[in-house]
Amino acid sequence: MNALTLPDTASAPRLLFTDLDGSLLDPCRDDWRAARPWLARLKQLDVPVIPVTCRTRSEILPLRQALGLTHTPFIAESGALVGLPPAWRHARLERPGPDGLVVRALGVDISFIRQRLRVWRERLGARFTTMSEMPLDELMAFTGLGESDARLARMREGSEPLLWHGDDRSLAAFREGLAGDGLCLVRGGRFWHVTGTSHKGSAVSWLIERFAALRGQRPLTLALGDGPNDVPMLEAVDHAVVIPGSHGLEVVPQQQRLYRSKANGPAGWAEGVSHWWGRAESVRPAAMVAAGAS
Ligand SMILES: O=C(O)[C@@H](COP(=O)(O)O)O[C@H]1O[C@H](CO)[C@@H](O)[C@H](O)[C@H]1O
Repeated sequence: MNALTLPDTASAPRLLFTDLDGSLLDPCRDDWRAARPWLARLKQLDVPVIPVTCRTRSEILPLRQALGLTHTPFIAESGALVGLPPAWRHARLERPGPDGLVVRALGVDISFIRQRLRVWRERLGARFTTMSEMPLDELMAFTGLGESDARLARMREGSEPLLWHGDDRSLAAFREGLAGDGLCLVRGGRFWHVTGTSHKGSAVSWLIERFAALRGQRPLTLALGDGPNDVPMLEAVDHAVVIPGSHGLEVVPQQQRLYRSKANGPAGWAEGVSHWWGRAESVRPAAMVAAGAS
């Protein structure tokens, strides 16, 4: 739940957390033209724009290059993974891998999720198709992804998207079974996602704590999303924006400082950032010194 009192809005450093599909990105394709002026402004002001998505690490890496967000963290697979650039690391504790990246797993391993899915399919006769079981051409047709992007989407590490074919009652039994394993079932724009107990909200809170620990100052935070799985993220921040989705699902966060944009996709994203941070001259830089604290 968001704090009742805000950090000093005039002097606090700021962090922006954003869902991708249907929020910063157009719901049908990777297009963010309407958000570009704000992205450029936030970059100029050193305000980190942090993607928070169901997409995989493999999907995000090229996208954050294209978005110009290589110096900011990212949250992948519904909160299962957090990617940390140098300034966000504890220098002595977190050594980067060969690709220069530190990726912390906050959730559970994909092999455990897949093993439990096999068990529940057998025990309950649960009727679902996981993304990894979908033939590539079907996945491409269903999502609109090209072949190479569809392959990147299947490189799961800590969450499994699936299509549910059963009724609501069997879905409830399936959810209950997963909960007994310490797993969650959350609704994305197109898929259901099976994850560990880490979700978009807990991963956002983890990053806010990390920022405060390294900087010694609590940031002022804004999050934007369009789906039910964004709710915990929208509740974990100081200001939130719900962007209307094309999925028709309810998105009702317990958040006092909530704005619902009229436009959808990146235009709604820009509208939401303007609503809360429109007086851009008041936005304080949140730049972190490289190499982090030890
Ligand atoms: O469930 C979904 O609709 C999407 C997007 O979810 P979010 O907007 O990040 O909550 O996530 C899945 O499907 C995408 C393709 O449409 C894949 O790129 C993602 O890897 C997958 O998690």
